[in-house]
Amino acid sequence: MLLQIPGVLSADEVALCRDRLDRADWHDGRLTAGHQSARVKVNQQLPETDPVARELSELVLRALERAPDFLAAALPRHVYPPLFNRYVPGMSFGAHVDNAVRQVPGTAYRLRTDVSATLFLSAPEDYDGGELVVEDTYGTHSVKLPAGDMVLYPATSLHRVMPVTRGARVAAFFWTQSMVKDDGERSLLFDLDLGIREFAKTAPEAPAALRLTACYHNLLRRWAEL
Ligand SMILES: O=C(O)CCC(=O)C(=O)O
Ligand SMILES: [Fe+2]
Repeated sequence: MLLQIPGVLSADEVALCRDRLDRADWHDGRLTAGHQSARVKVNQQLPETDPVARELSELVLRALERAPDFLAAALPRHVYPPLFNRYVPGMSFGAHVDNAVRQVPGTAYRLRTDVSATLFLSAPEDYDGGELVVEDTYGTHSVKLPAGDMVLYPATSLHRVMPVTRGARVAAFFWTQSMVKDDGERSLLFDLDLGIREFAKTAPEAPAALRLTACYHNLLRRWAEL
């Protein structure tokens, strides 16, 4: 499932992030790349230990906690502390697949990457190129969103970032280990959840609403790993 979630960060939060990031100490993104992706990765990143990265990572984590569509779609068990990247003219990230397992920095904890996310921090009119292109079983999707909006996509998918030819594309990106590792099962639960929410608006007292809610929880009980 590829899902766009608008307004994860408010305009004020985006402005605060940009204020810090525009003055930050950017490093070569290859430092954190895996073997295959290092060959196609040409961007900049903030080191995980950078105080700006730590502050903004916390800000994004707090925002995710109050983003109902993120919680419903990703069914998060663990969220990797968000990282920050930047592409200026001449930079791009060729087709790659994200590492399946990542160690959370500064801990012994390893997280399985089920859901990948990009949270856009540049307005689309401020740069050319820089589309995130995701391939899934339904074809190729090109994503470029307003600042503050986020896209979720299966970490199993091949994806790339098109070359930036003007301006700067700044974003936060991270991975989530989901309670439900299978993308098909997770999508089904999200669809059912949306349907129940729609139903509850029009007929909250209907016995069918209760029955569908029970189905949701019983499927989640079947599939969730904690
Ligand atoms: O910049 C993006 O939107 C995606 C970055 C990415 O795919 C990665 O770092 O693995
Ligand atoms: Fe990636």
